[in-house]
Amino acid sequence: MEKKGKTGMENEGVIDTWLRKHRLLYVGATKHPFILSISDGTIDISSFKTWLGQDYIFVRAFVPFVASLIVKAWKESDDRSDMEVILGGMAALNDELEWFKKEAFKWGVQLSHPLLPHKPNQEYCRFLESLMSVEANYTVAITAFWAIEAVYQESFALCLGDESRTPPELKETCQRWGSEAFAKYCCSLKHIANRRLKQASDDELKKAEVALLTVLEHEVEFWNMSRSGS
Ligand SMILES: Cc1ncc(CO)c(N)n1
Repeated sequence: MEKKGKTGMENEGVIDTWLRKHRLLYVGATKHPFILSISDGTIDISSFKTWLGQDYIFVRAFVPFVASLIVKAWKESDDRSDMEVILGGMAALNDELEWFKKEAFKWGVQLSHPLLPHKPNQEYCRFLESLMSVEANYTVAITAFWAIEAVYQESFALCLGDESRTPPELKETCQRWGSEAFAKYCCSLKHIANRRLKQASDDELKKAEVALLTVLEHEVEFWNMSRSGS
């Protein structure tokens, strides 16, 4: 048994502290009406198709972001396993891009020309780019990375719960991010982020918290965009 003090929170990581502090925004990103409409079966398929096309664009921008994290982990990390965890994520993205193409074909969504990113997507991709620069801090970037993956994990896991009425044709999508395997991967990322945050300077901590909030805001906007189709 771990020794715990009066509050029982002495072993809590920085991330959980932040999630408690920003609970409303976190819930807004992980239980968004778009996701709730999948899990209660009322989703409008045109919203799903908008999401699919836009997320394909996002994931293409996510690849160089993850590549930049591999470089940062290789250069800066005090733990060799960081790079292996991130590399595993990168390998999954390779499959994911193929999955998007297959899924888009199934739904009749055109992924090539003239598919353009909507404004919230453009802004999210621009934020990713700011974290890709050589000057961007590893701790800040890995915190953002965890948040990006965790929002999808928590959101889609909700659509697989016993109470959910997710349409059968959307189950495979929910399984991609809602699976146990993806949850475990997110847990590994959270571990890395918490370990770095424990040793971070005040300035890094401040920047990482802002990055976490920025991800949550972009995720809410991304779901809004998918729902409204613009
Ligand atoms: C917008 C968005 N956030 C997170 C993920 C998770 O990879 C994704 N595919 N798209």
